[in-house]
Amino acid sequence: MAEVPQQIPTIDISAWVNPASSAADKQRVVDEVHHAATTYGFFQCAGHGITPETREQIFDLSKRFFSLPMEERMEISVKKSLGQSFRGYEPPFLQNHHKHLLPDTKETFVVGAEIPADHPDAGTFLNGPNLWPTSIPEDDFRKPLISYQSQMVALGNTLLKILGHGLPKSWNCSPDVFDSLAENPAIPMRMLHYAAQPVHDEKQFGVGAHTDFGSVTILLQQLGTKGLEVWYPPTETWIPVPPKENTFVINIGDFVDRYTNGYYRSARHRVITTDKERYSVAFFFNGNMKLKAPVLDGSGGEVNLGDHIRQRAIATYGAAPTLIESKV
Ligand SMILES: O=C(O)CCC(=O)C(=O)O
Ligand SMILES: [Fe+2]
Repeated sequence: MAEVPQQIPTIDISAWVNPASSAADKQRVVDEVHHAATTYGFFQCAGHGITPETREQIFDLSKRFFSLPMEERMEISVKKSLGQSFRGYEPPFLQNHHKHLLPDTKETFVVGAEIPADHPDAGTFLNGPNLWPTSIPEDDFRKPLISYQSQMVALGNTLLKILGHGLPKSWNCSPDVFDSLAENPAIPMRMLHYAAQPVHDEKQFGVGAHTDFGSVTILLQQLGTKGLEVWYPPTETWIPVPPKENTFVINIGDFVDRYTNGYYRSARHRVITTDKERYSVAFFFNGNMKLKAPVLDGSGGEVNLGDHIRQRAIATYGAAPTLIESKV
């Protein structure tokens, strides 16, 4: 039996980002990310260039949002978002990953790419205008969140480039193969709040075990909290993924898993409840929803990102009584 890992790797990607780095240093980043993505599907990413002040600011905004009165949050409920755009506030107990579990305790504020209501795609799946709380001035909330979103898009692009360079040479694909996936990407960012659960219920999770639907997820965790765990099949154990100063948790989503025929792993993970409240921000770099492409290892078959994400959303929200059946 393989040894039980105590943690997932931490990888400093600064050598990749820095134009003055040597080819060998860049290759080391590619090799480390390759190892993490093929082994765990997860790693802690340092050297990403996003400042500690920005990270702090995002948590301040999140706390401010989730402290608004419930009526005000419900004024911008996802139910009120245009068509199937899925923007705005989702109250707790809405998403359910397994029939035998209770729905997730998390509450969420979802921000996506800013797509105006008169855009031809507005109202289609994941496309449309964001909903913003009216009581917080735009300069204090919308603007810093959109600035963070653009930093996340840049980091997502960087990660896809590194992953592209790590694909097996025998596949004969360009290291830029993920460029078309990164074009005009769907980028739902979920600000998450988990209320403290002083009484443990084994059927209750912050987020039940699941894999992420899209390409790459960039997760910001609040320091001093715990809850996130990733499944490691060789030892059949859950590895805790605690928050680490100045790092983001990066994980591979289903789409990159399917696109690479399982080479890069989309690993199951979950958030357990604790007696302390917790904030996190998950940025889902889903990718180009119009992408249809042959599987990269040449084994045949085609992937279709839009179809895949739509099906996963129906599967996990469908059990919730309201919202999604009518929307997806
Ligand atoms: O809050 C977290 O740590 C992870 C959340 C998560 O896995 C998700 O929203 O998909
Ligand atoms: Fe997740």
